Amino acid sequence: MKKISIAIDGPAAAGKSTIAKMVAHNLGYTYIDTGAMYRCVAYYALRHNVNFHDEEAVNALLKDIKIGMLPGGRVTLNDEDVTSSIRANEVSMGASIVSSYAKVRSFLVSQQRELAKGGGVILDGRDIGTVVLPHAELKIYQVASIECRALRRHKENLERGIPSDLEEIKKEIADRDHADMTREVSPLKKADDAIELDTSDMTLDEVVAHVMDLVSARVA
Ligand SMILES: Nc1ncnc2c1ncn2[C@@H]1O[C@H](COP(=O)(O)OP(=O)(O)OP(=O)(O)O)[C@@H](O)[C@H]1O
Ligand SMILES: Nc1ccn([C@@H]2O[C@H](COP(=O)(O)O)[C@@H](O)[C@H]2O)c(=O)n1
Repeated sequence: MKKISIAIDGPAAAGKSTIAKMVAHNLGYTYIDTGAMYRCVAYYALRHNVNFHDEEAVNALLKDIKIGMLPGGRVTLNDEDVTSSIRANEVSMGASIVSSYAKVRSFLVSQQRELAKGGGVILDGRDIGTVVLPHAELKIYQVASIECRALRRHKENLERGIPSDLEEIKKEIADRDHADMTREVSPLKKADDAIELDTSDMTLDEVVAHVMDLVSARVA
């Protein structure tokens, strides 16, 4: 069967990575979490006491950063497994800041294109359909209401035993969305040819089934 490239973009906590992983598993495709790559840059800056807001200093770190996207979703930074550490809240906010720097973006976008070459891939992020893979055969812009996204993340935190405050989560998500949508370089927006999918009232299985139908229509 023909192997296509799938781009999933959308705001924070819209369910992009959960759906991308499930669909990739069903199809036997490679899943690439591009947000994890921006998180790696932020995490490296944090570890080296570099202020996220100091663009020159963050850019200067890039030559020392080697990111590994391993099968199964594990992420390495200079050969150290950072899969869990990059999920910390301060890293999320840092990623949102360093992702506005043009040099950081071009450093990561070229790696993402390299990983995606050959097809049979699903990438999720903020600029996949608009910048990274403008010729992807299927583009999805996945959204859900802010209340729904905050509640899902809150539930996820509680299930993982992470202290969680619903109002704080809502604010963090809204702040990140605002920064991602208003930055000058590659802002988050729906690609003209993307299909918007509002998952507010859909279960995970319903979303996966819908995306699988969209894939089937393209590989037939
Ligand atoms: N349709 C859905 N129904 C119920 N829960 C969902 C649905 N979609 C996603 N979730 C849950 O919402 C939470 C956030 O999803 P996920 O981490 O995949 O979002 P994301 O868009 O990748 O977030 P981010 O951009 O912040 O990394 C997860 O706990 C996931 O299981
Ligand atoms: N293609 C992308 C992916 C992510 N970002 C930025 O990274 C932050 C963290 O991403 P998550 O998907 O892991 O939440 C996100 O808030 C964006 O600022 C990006 O710019 N482009």
